[in-house]
Amino acid sequence: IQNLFIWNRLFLLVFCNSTESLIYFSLAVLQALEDGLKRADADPSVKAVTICGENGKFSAGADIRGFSSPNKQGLGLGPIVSLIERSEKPVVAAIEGIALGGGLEVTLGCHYRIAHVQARMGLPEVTIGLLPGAEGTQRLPRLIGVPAALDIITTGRHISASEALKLGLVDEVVEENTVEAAIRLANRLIGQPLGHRRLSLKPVPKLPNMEAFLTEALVKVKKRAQGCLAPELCFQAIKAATEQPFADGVRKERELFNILLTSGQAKALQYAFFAERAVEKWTTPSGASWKTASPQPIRKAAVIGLGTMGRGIVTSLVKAKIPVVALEQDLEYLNTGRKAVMLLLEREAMKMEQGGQTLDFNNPARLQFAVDFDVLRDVDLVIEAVFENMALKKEIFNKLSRICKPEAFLCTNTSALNIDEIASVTSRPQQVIGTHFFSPAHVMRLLEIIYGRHTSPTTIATAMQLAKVMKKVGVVVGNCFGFVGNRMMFPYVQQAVFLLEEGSRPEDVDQVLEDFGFKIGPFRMSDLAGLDVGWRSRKDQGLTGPTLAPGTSARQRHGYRYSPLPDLLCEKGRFGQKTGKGWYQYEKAGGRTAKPDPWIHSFLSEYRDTHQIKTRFIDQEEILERCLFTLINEGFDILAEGIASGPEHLDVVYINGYGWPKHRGGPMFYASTVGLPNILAKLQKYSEIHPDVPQLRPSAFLKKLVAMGNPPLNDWMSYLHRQSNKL
Ligand SMILES: CCCCCC/C=C/CC(=O)SCCNC(=O)CCNC(=O)[C@H](O)C(C)(C)COP(=O)(O)OP(=O)(O)OC[C@H]1O[C@@H](n2cnc3c(N)ncnc32)[C@H](O)[C@@H]1OP(=O)(O)O
Repeated sequence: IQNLFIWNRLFLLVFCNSTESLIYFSLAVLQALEDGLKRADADPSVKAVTICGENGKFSAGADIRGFSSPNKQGLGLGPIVSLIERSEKPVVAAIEGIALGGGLEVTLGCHYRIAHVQARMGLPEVTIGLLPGAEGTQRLPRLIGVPAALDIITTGRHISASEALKLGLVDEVVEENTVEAAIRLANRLIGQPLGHRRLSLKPVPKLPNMEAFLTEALVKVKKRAQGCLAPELCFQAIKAATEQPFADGVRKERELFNILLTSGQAKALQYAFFAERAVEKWTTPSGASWKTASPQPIRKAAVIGLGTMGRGIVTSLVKAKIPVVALEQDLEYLNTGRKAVMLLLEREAMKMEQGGQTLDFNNPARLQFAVDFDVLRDVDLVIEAVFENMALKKEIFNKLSRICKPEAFLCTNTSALNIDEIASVTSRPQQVIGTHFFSPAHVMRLLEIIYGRHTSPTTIATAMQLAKVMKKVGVVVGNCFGFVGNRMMFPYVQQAVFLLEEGSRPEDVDQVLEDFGFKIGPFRMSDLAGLDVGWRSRKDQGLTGPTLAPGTSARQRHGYRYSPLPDLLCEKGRFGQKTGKGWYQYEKAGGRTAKPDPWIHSFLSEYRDTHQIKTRFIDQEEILERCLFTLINEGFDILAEGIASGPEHLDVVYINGYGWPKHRGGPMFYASTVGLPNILAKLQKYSEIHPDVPQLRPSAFLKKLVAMGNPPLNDWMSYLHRQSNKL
């Protein structure tokens, strides 16, 4: 190392209590980087420079928390990257582990880049509502061309070392010690010209049809962004690189960065980043947490039921490399299920191959299909995913309790049923837990993990660990009807239907909520999921169907307002997409393109006539407020009951399972931005107009927070006198 100046120990932050270290920039690191560069430049004995991280990780970029601190950081890195680039001595980046955000931008200032074969790189700023603000939007297109730079910057995706090599982002990929390889290269470069390696001096590679390409790309970026500002501003910065000299492009980048930095969206997305990590550190009201419980190893799992949910769950387990037995009630169902699972796995294998990975699922030791419960004797964990029917689930759990080894965990995939009741038929209620997957289960990231009265901390820890291995976001919640997600969804959907009774059309309501940022509005969602699902549940609850007491008022249940509209549609066989008709009409049964249906419009007006409801115009504000504020109101009740241990839990559930726009941070974060006094005032107003709708009555916890002066979201839980779990 005689003639080389090596920077390590610069980017270091020890996290967790492990020996690993994750490295992100602080002001001190930036200062050290600048000082080191200047010293290297001034010292004639230094002939070349290698920049590396410590402990096998290059850098995770800027400290995200710093972006919301009053002393905003982030703009200081660009000049340092330029300083690196201007160096007369060759500078080589040795990329190990990760080089993300500002970390990757540092490497773009270097004259050469070497990456370890397992390194991952990316510019994920867009995912936290920003753009690469250290000249990255100007250098990357010059290095790898506009299409690839646009893809990497507007999606924020991580790329592997081999992809980076193909794109020309790195010069070499090594399997051995990256720093040593970088030093060897730096040695070879001493005295060689560097001008052609300075990206700021290079032109952006031309495309024959740049203008047309950019026009088309912008349409795609906007469509994918669904109201999120950062991808479009990333695009604008890259476009500037194609139109302006480097220095002007940098000025434009800075201007756009500042717009994003001060936008509410960046705050929301950064909140969501930390919220997701906060829910990993679960706790229960009785004090159980990772500190008090260790997950048990799952060497073999089983899934019972190969319907839509079961198929996705099997696929997720196979992808997580957990050997799995898939069980069905008879050979006919088993064969149908097997075909469907194999198809899903083939598609997943193809996707993985594109990323250079393989998926082994044709091995019976990895995936086995059976109809006999006896094969479950040696499994460590079972996930039951049969029909949502309490009697059936209890029958299965009773059988499992007798057949499975005593230490096996028993999970039920349910969206609303009582975990305690299911556990009550087993001899091991401490090992029974709810695992609510979301459809399609091999795609959706959310896993609601529901502990019952007797569920042990070890069982919770094991389910959380399983979520992690399956690359899902596990959120631990308490047991109540609908848990967190569906419980908050009920009043939202209920309001949407009430709005139809009063004068809206399904497409009006959906449009308002889609403009807000939801992927699909409540009626499109209901058509997709199938209206019959809710109908069955309402029949089971005695709200409709043959068990309904004769003489029950059509629009009231238990003294409160009820809308029979969804039941009436089901009675007419309108189950949504599957029957080609629901709240919308479709091109055919199973069709996906929703078209407003004149039949529904006249059906609604006849309904209003029958029930003497005067049709009125309902504006967008009322649609939004009634749907969202009742959902949020339920969230406050959930927090007050101790069903979830913080507002982040509710937000993570909604972002990952219900299509809530991430750039609005989740319902509870959104509530904090609207202001709790505003939400309270609106709920009070609507509740006075609709006194027969209890969901509009403001939650006591919301009222309390307003009375306490509308404290910030982080402090909400400290205002709560903990109550025990509702059930
Ligand atoms: C002085 C100013 C310089 C300005 C430079 C110019 C501007 C540059 C823009 C940026 O660089 S923005 C940041 C871009 N980087 C990212 O977005 C990376 C975010 N992190 C990740 O994607 C992941 O954490 C990871 C790096 C891939 C590691 O994943 P892993 O699953 O291994 O660990 P996690 O549980 O996610 O994280 C562990 C721990 O570390 C915290 N953390 C991670 N990255 C950052 C970060 N960039 N800033 C602050 N904190 C970070 C994370 O919150 C976890 O903390 P916990 O307390 O243990 O939960």
